[in-house]
Amino acid sequence: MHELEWDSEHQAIFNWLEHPHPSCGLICARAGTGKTTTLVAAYKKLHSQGHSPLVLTFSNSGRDTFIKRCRSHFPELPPPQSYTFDGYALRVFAQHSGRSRLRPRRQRPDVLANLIDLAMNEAIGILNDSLLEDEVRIPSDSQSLAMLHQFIDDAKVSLSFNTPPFALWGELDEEEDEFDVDDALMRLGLSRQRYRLFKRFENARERLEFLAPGDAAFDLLREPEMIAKDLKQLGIRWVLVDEFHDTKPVHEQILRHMQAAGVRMLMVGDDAQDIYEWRGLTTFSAFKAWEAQSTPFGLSRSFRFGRPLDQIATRLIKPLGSPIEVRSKASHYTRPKLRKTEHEADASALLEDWQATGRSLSECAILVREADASKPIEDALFKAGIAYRMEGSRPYFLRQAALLCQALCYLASSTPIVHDSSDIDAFLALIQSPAWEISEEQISNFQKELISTDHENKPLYRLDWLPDAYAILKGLIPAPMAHLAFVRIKEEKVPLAQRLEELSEQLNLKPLVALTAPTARAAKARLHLLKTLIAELGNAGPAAYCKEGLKRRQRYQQFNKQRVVVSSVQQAKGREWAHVILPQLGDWVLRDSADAANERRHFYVAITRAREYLTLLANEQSLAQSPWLAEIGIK
Ligand SMILES: Nc1ncnc2c1ncn2[C@@H]1O[C@H](COP(=O)(O)OP(=O)(O)OP(=O)(O)O)[C@@H](O)[C@H]1O
Repeated sequence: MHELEWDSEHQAIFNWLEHPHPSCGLICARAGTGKTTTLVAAYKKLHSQGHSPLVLTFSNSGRDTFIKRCRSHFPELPPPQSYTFDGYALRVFAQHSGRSRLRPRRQRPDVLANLIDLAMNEAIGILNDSLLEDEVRIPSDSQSLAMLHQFIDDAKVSLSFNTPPFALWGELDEEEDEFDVDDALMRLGLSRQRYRLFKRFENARERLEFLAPGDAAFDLLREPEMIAKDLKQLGIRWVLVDEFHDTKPVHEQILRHMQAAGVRMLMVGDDAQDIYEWRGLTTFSAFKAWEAQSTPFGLSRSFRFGRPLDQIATRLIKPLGSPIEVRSKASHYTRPKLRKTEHEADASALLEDWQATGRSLSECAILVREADASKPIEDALFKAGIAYRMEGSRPYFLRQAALLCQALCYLASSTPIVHDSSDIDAFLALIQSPAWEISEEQISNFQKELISTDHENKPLYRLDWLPDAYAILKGLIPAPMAHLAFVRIKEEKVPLAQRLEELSEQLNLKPLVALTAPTARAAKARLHLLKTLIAELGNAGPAAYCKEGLKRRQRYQQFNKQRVVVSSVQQAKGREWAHVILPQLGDWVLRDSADAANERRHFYVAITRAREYLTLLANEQSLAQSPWLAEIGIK
């Protein structure tokens, strides 16, 4: 680990720690300027003064980064008490009420219903306020809420999948596509007002999904006295907050309660890195909420990357309106290189060159805009035999869409193909399709039969029981199975690709895949993945497809430690690599649109992860769609 340098900006912060007036310090600074590192140093200083600060972050990866930095820079320090806001809330409940308040949403949706209703009520309030006088207001009783949840689900499914242009609703621009919208609305029997409601509620729902991992924090706010009790009991006088730009209203309220309990705070963030804004019905800036009552600090130069990347980043975020520039302190250059190539998903040649210079693959990362769009990149790496590691998500062949295709293989082949535990996951993924209408209890019974645990609590997969499970499934749902029988009888006559297409419609797989996606954009990427995999299965046939899948799974497990990271930009926040590669440039849409600011922030986060090299891979088409590259100075 390199030596840390402290200059006058750092000294000002360290001095303030000794005499904190006002009692809240706020550092707003750009990427790589050492925000996390400074917070770690603050932790050390406070520790040496006899304090035991509480460290709060928004994400698990943020918490892990803080702990790792502490360990590497100051190995003599005891590990910090570091939590995400939710983790903290859960700990408080466990500590003070002897009960763990919440389980993850997927397992216990019933427990969270009231919290979701609370958030939905808030969304309804905002929506009602924005309606015109003659538009119908929505009451907030429980029956209306239940209806609204249902309405959103139905509308999302029908609008998203049945009728164009809603198949593209994530990109739909109402003004431009007015004709198409009217046409589609008429065919769906929906009024324009209902469409607008749908769009607004969809936003509300995305916000709820966003709150889902924030449910525990939400719950804590209903018993805020526990916060003061906890801080007092632990003797906490200082709270350090990393990733402050991601602080959402629910977290901010927790901080307010901490402040009211007399705690001092130091918070660090970069307002240009707020890439979760799209999830909010209203934009919320934690910086704005706190700036009036905080001592402001700055860190003006990035240690991470050199020129001209800092200038490019400044040009990129300029339209966002924040006056802080990105400036570099590093003595090396970090010059973005644009590589024109036909196969813009294929980074293998670059990585081979990198290894040929004696450097390790683990110093490189390939960042994608959406985790679900990683298939072409993974395919290219596999083909070239380059070891990689997905970070923050599973490789595509273990994601839900691929598991569903695995189950389709089983259904579409005359002899059952069962290879490994992922076939059980595939079965479990399939039976959750709305088409089967299997109760939670039946699903859990299947699960218990298929996965038990040994004496050390490790999972035991009953592969031998899987054919029986499919047989029971057939008995449970006669109607779709009649279709399956039909599919098998007609096996010779109807091409496999067509049968699979029918089967996936019959089993309602598209809504299943899309409804679990956190955003419209992710839903589209997931549907595209499902479609691609079904086409591959249709071309290869079940036996070859399964064999290929098994090979990939085995290879992935065998890859050694020296691996290039493949990650979504969201998961890469707070991280850095010597060489960052951005393939598939067409996925980064910075043209003027409703989402332009959000897209700029995503691209800013991505390019500022690079220490020494940044390479963009693009083909002719992507370049034609990316006139903004010239605007920011990447050639
Ligand atoms: N005071 C310092 N002296 C030397 N190197 C530093 C110092 N502060 C940070 N660095 C180095 O600069 C890089 C970026 O630091 P850090 O991750 O703390 O920045 P950050 O502002 O939190 O970045 P981001 O906003 O992108 O997450 C790291 O490699 C870190 O070791």
